[in-house]
Amino acid sequence: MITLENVGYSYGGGDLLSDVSVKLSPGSFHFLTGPSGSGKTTLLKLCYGALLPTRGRATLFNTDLRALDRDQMALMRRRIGVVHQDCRFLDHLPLADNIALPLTVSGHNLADEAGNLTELMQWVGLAGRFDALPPELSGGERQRAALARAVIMSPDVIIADEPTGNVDWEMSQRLLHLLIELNRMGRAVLIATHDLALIRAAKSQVQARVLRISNHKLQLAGADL
Ligand SMILES: Nc1ncnc2c1ncn2[C@@H]1O[C@H](COP(=O)(O)OP(=O)(O)OP(=O)(O)O)[C@@H](O)[C@H]1O
Repeated sequence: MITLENVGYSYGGGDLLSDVSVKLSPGSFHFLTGPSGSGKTTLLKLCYGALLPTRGRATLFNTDLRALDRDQMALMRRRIGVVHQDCRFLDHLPLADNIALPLTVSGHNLADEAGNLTELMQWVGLAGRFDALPPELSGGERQRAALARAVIMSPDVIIADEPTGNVDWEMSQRLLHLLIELNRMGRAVLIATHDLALIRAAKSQVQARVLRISNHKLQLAGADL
């Protein structure tokens, strides 16, 4: 569904990423790890089309990223749910409206989607928080709300940047469980994380490949992880 072939990326200085190849197939589960500043967020952005490769080829759903115009790109992006590192909510909007924002933006009638929204908020354990404003939420609630918003359009691929940052172990296990559930429904999942304990916990539950950025290159991590 998403393929990077021999991709390189530079923000203008030297190469941040070089000769990166990766393929996210339906039902696949990948972790992406590497030191701070090694380019994990950048690689995720290349995967969801927020950045164009400096070299090489990025293909989303069989279409070369460079061949897409803005409208086509917007359609492709609906098939990818992204959980951003900083969650990014609109602070003046109640939580349910924040989670439903991708539906609103794409022209859905919210009244028709009320059942789905309720179900989704129950699934992430936020059923009682419909009217809460984002600044009132705990770190774990924010992370779960960000996940709910990422999946509300039923995307084929879920890309999450440090989805368990700033939460305790129990909450990170809960978030991991939700991501594994989505994967078992056939979604491709790609998670960037520093948390090696999380990766180990996941590997006992799901067949996950662990990719590591090291010296600008992407490598398959050893079985020791
Ligand atoms: N828009 C930008 N313009 C210029 N440099 C950038 C930009 N975004 C990121 N960088 C630089 O690229 C490098 C990699 O950043 P990136 O966020 O991809 O790393 P990361 O591995 O996700 O880091 P972390 O684990 O700390 O979140 C960093 O040195 C960062 O300062």
